[in-house]
Amino acid sequence: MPELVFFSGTMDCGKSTLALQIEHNRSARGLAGMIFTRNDRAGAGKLSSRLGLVTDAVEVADAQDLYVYIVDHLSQGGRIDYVIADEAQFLAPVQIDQLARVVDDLGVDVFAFGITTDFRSKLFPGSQRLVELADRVEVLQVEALCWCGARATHNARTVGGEMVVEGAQVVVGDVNQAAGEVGYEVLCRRHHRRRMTAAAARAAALSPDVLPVSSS
Ligand SMILES: Nc1ncnc2c1ncn2[C@@H]1O[C@H](COP(=O)(O)OP(=O)(O)O)[C@@H](O)[C@H]1O
Ligand SMILES: Cc1cn([C@H]2C[C@H](O)[C@@H](COP(=O)(O)O)O2)c(=O)[nH]c1=O
Repeated sequence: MPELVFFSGTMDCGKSTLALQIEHNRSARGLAGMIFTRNDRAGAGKLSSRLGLVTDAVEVADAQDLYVYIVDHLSQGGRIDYVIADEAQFLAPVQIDQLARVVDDLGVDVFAFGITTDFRSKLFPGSQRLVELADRVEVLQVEALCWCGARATHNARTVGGEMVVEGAQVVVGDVNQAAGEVGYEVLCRRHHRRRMTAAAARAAALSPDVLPVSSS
């Protein structure tokens, strides 16, 4: 039975790596995939992982109909055995509906990969639609960790290591950015709620306010 599967997690938990592995294993057995992406850090039309692997992909445009794109490809004699959609949080909800239609009407598996929530811990519209429509939502097994060692469940946006909570929902970026730049850091819920990034925790540990009080 073909499925729409949503592989979700925080940033930096291995989603794109898994997408590339699924692509590799299937294409190695002669299956043909259609790979979609949007706003990958490596540039337009790329699906990249931090492990250094990268493959070409179709860069999805704002109003592009993914169902029509696939039907056009098939009607021109192309073959598609499965679809991969990376950075799926950036797809519009209607495009997720089109992917569900690919599964139901064309009998093709669709594997979507993306972060569920943004830097304010609000659902991305595309991810919300995936949670609503997917046959399965899979949480990746390799845990990304908060600086405290707990499982990271939330994405923080940082400027100079400090967490910010205002701004546009979409700002392409990466974890481990140089000080001063806009970046991201994965945190557990407790530290996301307290806006306690690794840099903030280090600063607090060095502050005289938290040093033990002398008994003399
Ligand atoms: N130098 C490295 N050695 C081993 N694993 C690494 C290295 N750099 C990154 N990784 C792994 O890659 C993961 C990020 O993979 P990636 O597919 O880019 O994540 P995502 O798409 O979820 O943001 C990290 O969680 C880590 O497990
Ligand atoms: C939290 C958050 C992230 N983004 C961007 C930052 C990256 O470009 C991607 C996530 O990519 P990854 O492969 O999962 O690391 O999303 C954003 O635009 N807005 C956010 O709130």
